[in-house]
Amino acid sequence: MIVKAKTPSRENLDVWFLNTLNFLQDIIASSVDTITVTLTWMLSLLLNNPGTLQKVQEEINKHVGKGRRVNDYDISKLVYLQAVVKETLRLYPAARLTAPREFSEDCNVAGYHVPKGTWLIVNIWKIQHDPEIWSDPSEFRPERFLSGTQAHVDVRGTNFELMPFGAGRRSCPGFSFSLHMLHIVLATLLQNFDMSSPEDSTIDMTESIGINAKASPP
Ligand code: HEM
Repeated sequence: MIVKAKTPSRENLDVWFLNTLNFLQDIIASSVDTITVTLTWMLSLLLNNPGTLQKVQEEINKHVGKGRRVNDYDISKLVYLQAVVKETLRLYPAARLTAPREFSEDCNVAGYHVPKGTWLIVNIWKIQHDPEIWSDPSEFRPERFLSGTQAHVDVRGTNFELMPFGAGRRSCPGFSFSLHMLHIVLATLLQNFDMSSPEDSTIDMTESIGINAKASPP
């Protein structure tokens, strides 16, 4: 559709077409995999933690009920569900690393001299599993976001201990859409379905190797 609507002059077609194609490819690659991967981890975590699953369903029942479909306005009341989304993004950030950055000038970071031209890649996964920041970092504990010192920690790039979407000017432009989708899809699924794994077996949470944190194929 975009190609038809804005066809440029013949001499610019190649560059223009390739740019458009690459842009669309970027958007599709960065959006489809990330949200589906996160939803898969979230459902797997809940199936392996039936107590938590039940608590989220009870919260939806209490604030929304069964008489109508859960909607965007309900999400602010579903604080436990929000904590489940945060904890999933902490344990399984869909992108484990940020994109590379190059220092444009000499800098001093926490006492370390960083010369101009140095490349920096932030290891999001590592920070979000750091035992000096998170108690029992490998445990799925949404409650950590409900009370105590980490209750205020947010995923939007203002708290550097939790930044599944990166931080700063080049952080993920899809974060708002992603958070919206993760909350509403999870709430809708849990409002309408009772879920369990086949024969109540434990889901294998082994992670695959790569930039995107996917589950290892069975
Ligand atoms: C759970 C969902 C998602 C997660 C966890 C996620 C995470 C990230 C992270 C960590 C980065 C690198 C940020 C940095 O380098 O500081 C990024 C970049 C990006 N994301 Fe997402 N993302 C998600 C969904 C999406 C969606 C839905 C879209 C598009 C609709 C999208 C589009 C992009 C683009 C275009 C970039 C590159 C930005 C740039 O380099 O300026 N992402 N994302």
